[in-house]
Amino acid sequence: MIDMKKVKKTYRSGVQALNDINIHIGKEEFVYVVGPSGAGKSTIIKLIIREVKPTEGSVHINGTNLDDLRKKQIPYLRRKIGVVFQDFKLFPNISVFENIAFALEVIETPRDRIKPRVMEVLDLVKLKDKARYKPRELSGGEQQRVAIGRAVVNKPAILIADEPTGNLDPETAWSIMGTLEDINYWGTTVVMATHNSHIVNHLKKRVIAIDSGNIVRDESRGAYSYEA
Ligand SMILES: Nc1ncnc2c1ncn2[C@@H]1O[C@H](COP(=O)(O)OP(=O)(O)OP(=O)(O)O)[C@@H](O)[C@H]1O
Repeated sequence: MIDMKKVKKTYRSGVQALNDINIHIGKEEFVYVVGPSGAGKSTIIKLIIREVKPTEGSVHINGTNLDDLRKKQIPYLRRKIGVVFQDFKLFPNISVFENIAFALEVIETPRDRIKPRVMEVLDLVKLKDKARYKPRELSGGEQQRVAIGRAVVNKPAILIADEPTGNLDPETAWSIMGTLEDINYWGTTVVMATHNSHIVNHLKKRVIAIDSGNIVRDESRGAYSYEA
């Protein structure tokens, strides 16, 4: 599903963000990527969505070497990968329903299929009763659930979440984790970069720990740090 082999990434500034990264993530796994600020977590995510290319080594998604993709093929890759960010990135002036429907409209889903699928997703993210609300009328946790809904509406094989609970209070963060677990349960691979040690230590999953651009741990039911 996701394969990184001998990946090095040096940015143009000369910063070596990743040194020698080897990762295999299988279908339907749920993986936390943890590590201190600047360790290289976001760079790993950017490599998976082909926002950046490795300086050395290869990144394969479902057997496709991302280095071989032409620019115009990148949107097709991105359809297989939903992405959720810490700051939600919703369109402020349109409703919850429209925010989610938008992801289907851009890939030219037939009109009659959009409404039923959006309703299904609103049910999954528990926002059926807020379909007509604008993002500013929602709590942070609800806004994050809209962002997750938008990321999964076209049934991507992979969901990438970069610090999805970063702006949320602990209780709301747990409800977001419930939603991500449901999505994983229905067959989507989830990769989540996080600083939330409480969640990582209590909701046990595979943990890939990065430090200074190297993998320092990869454990199937790991903790946030050795001391935890
Ligand atoms: N576009 C860029 N140009 C130059 N250097 C960059 C760029 N993006 C990241 N870096 C550098 O690469 C290193 C790894 O950054 P990255 O964003 O991957 O870390 P991170 O683990 O996600 O950090 P955080 O937890 O703070 O988000 C850092 O030293 C950072 O300054």
